[in-house]
Amino acid sequence: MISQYAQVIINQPSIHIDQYFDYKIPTALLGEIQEGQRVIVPFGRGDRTVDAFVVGIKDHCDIEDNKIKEIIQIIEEAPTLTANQLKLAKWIRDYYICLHIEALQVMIPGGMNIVKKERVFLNLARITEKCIGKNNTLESKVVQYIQEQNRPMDLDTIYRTFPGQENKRRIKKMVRENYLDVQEKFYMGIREKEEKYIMLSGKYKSQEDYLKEIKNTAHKQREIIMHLDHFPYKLRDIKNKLNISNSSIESLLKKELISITSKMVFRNPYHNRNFQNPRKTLTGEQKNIIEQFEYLIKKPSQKMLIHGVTGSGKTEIYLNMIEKMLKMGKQSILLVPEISLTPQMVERVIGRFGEQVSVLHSHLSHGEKYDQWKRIKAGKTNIVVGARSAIFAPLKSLGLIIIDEEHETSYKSSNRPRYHAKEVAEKLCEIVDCHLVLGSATPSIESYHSTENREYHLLSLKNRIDHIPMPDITLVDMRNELKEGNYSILSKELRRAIEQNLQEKHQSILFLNRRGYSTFVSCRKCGYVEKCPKCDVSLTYHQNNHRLLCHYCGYTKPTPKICPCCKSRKIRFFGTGTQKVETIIKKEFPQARILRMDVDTTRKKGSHDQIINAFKNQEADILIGTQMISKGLDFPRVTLVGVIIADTSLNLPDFRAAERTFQLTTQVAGRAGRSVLSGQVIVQTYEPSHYSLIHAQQHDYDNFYKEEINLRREMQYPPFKKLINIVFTGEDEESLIRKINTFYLQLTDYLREAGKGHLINDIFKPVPCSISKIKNKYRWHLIIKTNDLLLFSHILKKGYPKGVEESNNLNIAIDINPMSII
Ligand SMILES: Nc1ncnc2c1ncn2[C@@H]1O[C@H](COP(=O)(O)OP(=O)(O)OP(=O)(O)O)[C@@H](O)[C@H]1O
Ligand SMILES: [Zn+2]
Ligand SMILES: [Zn+2]
Repeated sequence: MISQYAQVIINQPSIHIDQYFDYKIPTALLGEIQEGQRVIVPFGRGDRTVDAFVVGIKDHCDIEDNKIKEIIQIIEEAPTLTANQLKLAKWIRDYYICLHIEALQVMIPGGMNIVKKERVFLNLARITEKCIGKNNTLESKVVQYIQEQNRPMDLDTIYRTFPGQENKRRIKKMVRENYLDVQEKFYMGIREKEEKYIMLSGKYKSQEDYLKEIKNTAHKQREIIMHLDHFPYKLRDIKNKLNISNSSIESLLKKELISITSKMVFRNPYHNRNFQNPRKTLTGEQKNIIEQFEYLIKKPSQKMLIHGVTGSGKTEIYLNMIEKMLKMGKQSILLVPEISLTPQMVERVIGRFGEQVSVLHSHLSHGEKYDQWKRIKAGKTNIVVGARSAIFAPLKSLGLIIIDEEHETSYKSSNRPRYHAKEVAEKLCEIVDCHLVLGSATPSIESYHSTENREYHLLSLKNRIDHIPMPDITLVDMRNELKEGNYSILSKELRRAIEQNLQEKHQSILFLNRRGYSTFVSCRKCGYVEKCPKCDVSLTYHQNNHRLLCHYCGYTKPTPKICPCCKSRKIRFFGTGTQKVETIIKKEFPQARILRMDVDTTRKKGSHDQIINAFKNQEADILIGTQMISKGLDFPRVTLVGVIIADTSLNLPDFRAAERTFQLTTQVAGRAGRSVLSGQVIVQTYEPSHYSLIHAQQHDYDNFYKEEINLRREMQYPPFKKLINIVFTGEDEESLIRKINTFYLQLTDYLREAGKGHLINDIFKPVPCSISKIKNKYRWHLIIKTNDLLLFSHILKKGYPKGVEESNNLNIAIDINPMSII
């Protein structure tokens, strides 16, 4: 028997309709409706219609047959989402606590949304002069207007033509009383791009025979025929060239002298680019990893972590793995951080695999993204390279997911659903039985920990290609500079190195981490930073009451005026921007050609690539930038990397501060000396004895990890316990505080009543976020640190606590496994 009912999720992001709705499949559509398809259904009051995703098909349903509504129409024949994607969406919904529709929408490119248009027609049978009234009423004007237009009109256009609330009310009344008929039309926000082609129809062999059918006076038609043959030409070109009208074309079509065909055009952002990347002979270490890979993938769903120092040739390994997959008839996804999607990575992949590659990232237009997606869906692509959301690429026989620079925070989405591409990839591997490879020179503590408990296989590359030595890293103690009377942001050492590099015509990179900027307080003489005694994170300075606050647990104390450690008065906030660094460098080295790369200089589309290319072509001597320049770049002539101040990341009020500092320092240092020209790195800091800097200086990930994992264990931070960060944002701080406190109390009450009182200690009391106000909106949060993530997400998922709901003036963001808590 053919199933008669469909379960759908309505495409409207509202908590009130976040559930399955059953619809009857009309006889005409029996056997046609499939899971993953998008359909139009009647929904809510009146004759309103909306689009929805079919997520299930079933044989019976509890609603009585005379009460159940029917599906109206199918939007696309082929299901938009696959069965596996539907499974994945359910998991995302439950794990990250979001609406089901949000979990479905995240899997398709933006712009594929369904748009509803309401077409208006005159109901001539009903419109008589009498009922429309005198000539000058609004009603008669509307009728006249529609008659004059002589084409289908959108309801919105009519509202716009007759603006004002009162007019709108009266037009609506005309619809209600059937003077106007409204037909709804649904279509996708993105259109396919078509190109029309024109050629002789094939009716005759020679042009003369065609011309015999055209009158001598029809000059234009004759001209067209004379320009055509039996090969297709772009209609657009012919039209422009001969300056012809549609009517000539139509006459020729009527006489069957020409034929017009259209072809879908693939909007390809990389067309006309000729990349080359010949295969390299693998080094011993690379070969070794490929052999292990080949052995491991004989077993189902394997997970691997490649820990390879900077410049060790990880990309070449990825390309080899992808090639192995192709030989097995399997497809691959290669995820890279958004920012490394500069030509370098794309060039290497397309250069090796050409047409088989699709690229997905946020700089593509909606149309380009959609075309890529369609190509993937149609099975024309075997490799997808992309940023975070490319994990949802609809490949049919996915065999391998690779995540490059897996430690990068950009793999975590900051909008709902707040998913992490690595966690989604792990789940996907389970669902479709494919393999997962993570790669990094500085693996996240969590990922490395999973190699210790054997969840992941560890594959290592200990040397750079050609055994090029790792660059020398010098830590410069800025406290000494101060003692010697140097108040500049450049130490003597860094200044000297830049100068020398300029003379030798080598390139330099100056790096400045701007995150967490100016929120911590430190002593410039001794480097002392105030930390929370209970949480071991830096205290944050709050301007409104001049106090220091731990935004994990709420511990607070007044801001000291003199350093508690060395009694100096030089205790102050921190802060230098890239622009300021640029000004200073320009002044000190007027002869240097400087490029700056930060959010300000990369706003325009393509500017990122432009700066990178200019630097690559040696059009500049010094590149100044933020984390954007810290990774992935491979410039042979860069021999000096300077870190202006390492402490900004060291003192982030976040338990991952040390990890971030180690990663950033290692990654930026990794940009230096990648060729035979050897490299030097100078890191300026007030805390040169910090373990993250010492280990980075010694290129010693293993010992950094050992020290860090012990701290995590001691403080019970991830991976030992999981975190949930719940952020309340709103303009009215008082009501915000009231609501988050209610939330907290209800949560603890619930646990007590459920007999889980011992878990109450897992919830920290609400406190202001370390960035306590953004764009006039106050931010408070509540952190849960627990072994029982599932229980908590279950409680939160149930919409508990009750009565604390999002509204216009209150936003509640629940972040499972947050990447940063500021
Ligand atoms: N087998 C090989 N033979 C010769 N050159 C190679 C080989 N493998 C890689 N290379 C080259 O070595 C350089 C460094 O490789 P790659 O950029 O892949 O390093 P990486 O490990 O990804 O470094 P990072 O983590 O710093 O991005 C590149 O220029 C690459 O073309
Ligand atoms: Zn001090
Ligand atoms: Zn604390």
